Formats: sequence, structure tokens, C-alpha cells
Amino acid sequence: MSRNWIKGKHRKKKAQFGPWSFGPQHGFARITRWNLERSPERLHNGDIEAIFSLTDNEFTRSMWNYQFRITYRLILREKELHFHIGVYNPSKDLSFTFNMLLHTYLKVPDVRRCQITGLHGCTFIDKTRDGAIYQEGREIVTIGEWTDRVYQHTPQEHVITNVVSGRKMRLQKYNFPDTVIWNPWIDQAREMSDFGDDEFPNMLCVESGHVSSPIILLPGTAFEASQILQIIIEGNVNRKTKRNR
Ligand SMILES: O=P(O)(O)OC[C@H]1O[C@@H](O)[C@H](O)[C@@H](O)[C@@H]1O
Repeated sequence: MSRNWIKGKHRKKKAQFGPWSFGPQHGFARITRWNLERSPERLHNGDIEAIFSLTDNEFTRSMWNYQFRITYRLILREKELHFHIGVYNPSKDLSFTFNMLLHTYLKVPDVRRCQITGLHGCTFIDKTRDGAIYQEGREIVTIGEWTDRVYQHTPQEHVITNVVSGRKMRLQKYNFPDTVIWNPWIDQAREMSDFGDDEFPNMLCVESGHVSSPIILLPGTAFEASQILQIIIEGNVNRKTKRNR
């Protein structure tokens, strides 16, 4: 559902998003083999937890010569998936900067019928128009063409309608200031080797990230961010509200 990527920057270089001058598009984290720290296991409260980690190695250092440690903890509940990610800089003297994005593909019955809340008033970088910056005027965003936008300073929550079996999904994010909305549409889909020509109507990327500005990690410090995807069951909300009265 989500392939996260992380892209380190050499100090003093301008933050960027997408192609990376030191290595592959979107950086190395998604093409590097992670360690399985804890295999999926049911906890006493019923949650299923798995923990992955990634530490600098010869491969990452060939592109980006810094020490780091990333911990990626996933928790699966009946209607929720939690993603917690922590990046640590173990160096005694070197700072580094990087971008991070959870590249979440949502399976949808028809992307034209999806509505996304929480973007009204946000500025966005439009990658389909040479990175021009605009401001979103719509309360509810819908997709009807090639869309590749980095919305900046977005709120902690978006609701996306008409995903998986026509349900609503709540996306909550912490410490991820940006939201990328992406669908390649027909022509871009044809140009992508790992994307079927007819797959675009059935997917929508709503991606929590820290991409329009860099994260700066001083020696010995850590950065943490998380995302929760939750299927909204309308009846449950009412029951919970009644219980809390
Ligand atoms: O095909 P990739 O490398 O997974 O990237 C897909 C898309 O990912 C999105 O996050 C980017 O905004 C797009 O520009 C990019 O095309």
C-alpha cells in the first residue's frame, strides 16, 4: 500500500523532490533491503505489529555518505494501519538534511469519483506545470486529469471518499507538513514501465511527506513522524459519541 522513500541531501544543496542528483528517483530507501526487526506479531491488545529498520551500508554510502538509522513501525488494527517512522543521526559531528514521503497508493473503484478534503487554501507546487505555485480554491478536491501536486502546510487530517469498496478513509499525519496528490492519467501511465496503461482510474496517491522543505538532523538527534489510515465506519462514530456522553 505504501512504499516509503527517503532522500538525503548533501549539506547546503537546495531541497528538491523527485529526481535526485546523487542516486535514483525518490532516493534509496525504497530500493534498499530493510532489516526485519520484529516479524508481524499479535500484541495483547489484538494489534499486529511489525518493525523494520535501515542503517547506512555500503550501498547507501555509495550515493550518500552519511551514517543514519531509520526505524519503521507498522501497526495493523481491524480498520486502521499506523505507520511510525524515526530517523536518527548517530554521527558525532556531521549534520544531514533529507526529505521523506510515504508513497501511499489507494485502490479506488473510480478515481474521478474520489473527493479529498483538507486542501482548501493551501499553496501547492504543480509538477505538471513546471513547478508553478498556486493556491487551492476548492473545499473538496477531485481529480479529472494528470495530477502531480505538492500541497504545502496541509492540516493533520484528510478524508478521502470512494476508496476501497466505495468507503471513506481518514488519513491523519503528524510531523508531515506536506501532502502529495498524484495520478498519472492516460499519457503519463503509458510512459511508465511499471504502471499498466489502464490502471490509472483505479488508483490515487495521497502521500504524507516532508518534501517542500528539508528536514535538518543535527548530530545525535532524531526525527519522528507518523501517519494513520483509518476506514470510517459511520455507524461506529455515533455509537462512540453516545458512549462518551
Ligand atoms: O514512478 P515513481 O518513481 O514511483 O513515482 C511516481 C510519482 O510519485 C509521486 O510522488 C511524484 O509526485 C510523481 O512526480 C511521480 O511520478
